[in-house]
Amino acid sequence: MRIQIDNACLIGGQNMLLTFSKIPIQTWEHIKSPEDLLKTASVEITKGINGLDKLVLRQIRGSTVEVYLYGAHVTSWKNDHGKELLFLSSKAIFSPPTAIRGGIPIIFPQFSNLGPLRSHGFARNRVWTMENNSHPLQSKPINGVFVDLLLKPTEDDLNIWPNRFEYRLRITLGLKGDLIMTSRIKNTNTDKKQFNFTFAYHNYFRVSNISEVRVEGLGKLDYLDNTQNRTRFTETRNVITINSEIDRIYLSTPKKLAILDHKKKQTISIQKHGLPDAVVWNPWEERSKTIVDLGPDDYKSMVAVEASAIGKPVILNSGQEWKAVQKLSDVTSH
Ligand SMILES: O=P(O)(O)OC[C@H]1O[C@H](O)[C@H](O)[C@@H](O)[C@@H]1O
Repeated sequence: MRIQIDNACLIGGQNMLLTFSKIPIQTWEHIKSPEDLLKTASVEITKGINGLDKLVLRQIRGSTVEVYLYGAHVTSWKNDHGKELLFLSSKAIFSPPTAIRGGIPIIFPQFSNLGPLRSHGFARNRVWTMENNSHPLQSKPINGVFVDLLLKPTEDDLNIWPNRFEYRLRITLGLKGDLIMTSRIKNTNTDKKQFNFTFAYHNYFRVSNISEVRVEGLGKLDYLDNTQNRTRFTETRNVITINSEIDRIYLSTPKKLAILDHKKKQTISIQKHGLPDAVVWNPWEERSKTIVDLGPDDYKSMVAVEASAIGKPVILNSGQEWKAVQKLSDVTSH
């Protein structure tokens, strides 16, 4: 089914719940030919690999985002030219309860093994629901097409992590192809119990070759080295280049980071709010061999730069809500 609403368009089954944004009138300036009229901003609900529910967001200039309800997992982000900006493993397993290798896993309520849960918590292993009429955000995405997803704990989840929460994730594809992810996590414990958690948007970026990559914004900062029992060091370089295994949690990082790919002549920026830390991870050759869903050469074409809150766990009182935003932009001059 295809529903036309103003000049935003929704495509999908009859009883589905979808949120949508209206495209304000000024976007008509981008319509220069009859073909452009067919390019409407849209959200499509469809089936992905292994029949898993998948959403496709499309913008009028051609950018797209694909999201699996399993994990609220963004698996693809393409710019206006159709170029893929995220890495997805050639061996990714699209079969619950295995998390999808690549794209943007949501790491909640526990980063790595920093707590009693399985590594990286359970949000990436749960099927999220789509939400209609979600709580209004303070600022509406301008010209963006978006979906609102929701995760609440099941009784099984409460057995392993005894805290009630409502996790609302808005995924927005901006007019210029920016990918904006807004997380709002509310403590809904009824017994006034506070909880704490660690969090990451585990962004896997696609790169031409890892040896071409520079990560900017982390120079001279302190980091915890995950390969050395999280010993604290201070980065000596201004710009991070990678030529062996790296697995670090950089602490108190700036609000803006950049990933430069010299060969692709591509720059991706990460702007983040409420996310002080940044993980940089590449398993390199040896460690890759221990990861079943990563191809032997995949490490060459990926770098994970993760906007996160790890160094100081987030503490939420009952009734309180935490908000964290990341905006990914392809700022390459095309
Ligand atoms: O294999 P996963 O559980 O998906 O974790 C993949 C990687 O995620 C993060 O980047 C951690 O810092 C790494 O230590 C971990 O190896």
